[in-house]
Amino acid sequence: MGDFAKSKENSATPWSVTILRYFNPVGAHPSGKIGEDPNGPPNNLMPFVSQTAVGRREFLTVFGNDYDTVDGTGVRDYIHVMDLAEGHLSAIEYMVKKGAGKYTFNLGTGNGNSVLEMVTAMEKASGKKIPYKIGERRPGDIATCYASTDLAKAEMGWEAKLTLDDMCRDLWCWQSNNPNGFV
Ligand SMILES: O=c1ccn([C@@H]2O[C@H](COP(=O)(O)OP(=O)(O)O[C@H]3O[C@H](CO)[C@@H](O)[C@H](O)[C@H]3O)[C@@H](O)[C@H]2O)c(=O)[nH]1
Repeated sequence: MGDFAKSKENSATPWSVTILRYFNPVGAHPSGKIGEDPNGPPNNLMPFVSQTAVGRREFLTVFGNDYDTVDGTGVRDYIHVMDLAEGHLSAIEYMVKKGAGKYTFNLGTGNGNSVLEMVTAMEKASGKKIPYKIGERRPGDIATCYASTDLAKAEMGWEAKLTLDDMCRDLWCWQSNNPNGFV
């Protein structure tokens, strides 16, 4: 994508290109009809958590609890997919307004939550106990990652509006209505 942006920067026709940096998208369409259904065991945290809540997985393995974070587990910036979708619309409007150029924005909330905070939030939304075991760190993981959202707010007037509770409520609505995914 970066190469594509560069190639367009040098093209004779003026292009508007925006690179959107996704942080950790979570949730589903509020209808409960469109959600995330990974092939095989999910690599990402929240699909694994929701599949554990619905009884499809026995337990979650938490990849390390000895990081320098609030509770030792990894911290990420989880953003509702509906906010992420709004971010795309804002970027299109921004490009129309600004014209040709190359722009880059972070699509995150600016807040971080730990793995155990996410488990607790999903237990609250689902009313289910989510069993977990502490495992080894996952190679390549860092302790903490969250967005700086200042530029997206200042330039595009976009910011995430939905909360962690909203993400977990909509994720659970999708997962409980579709315990085996799109089958
Ligand atoms: O079964 C799991 C899955 C994840 N985690 C932890 O949950 C957090 C979030 O993990 P994940 O949902 O995988 O997001 P990221 O760690 O942000 O990784 C994403 O972002 C990385 C960098 O862009 C990509 O390389 C990965 O493929 C992509 O999943 C991290 O602390 C993980 O260690 C667990 O404890 N157990």
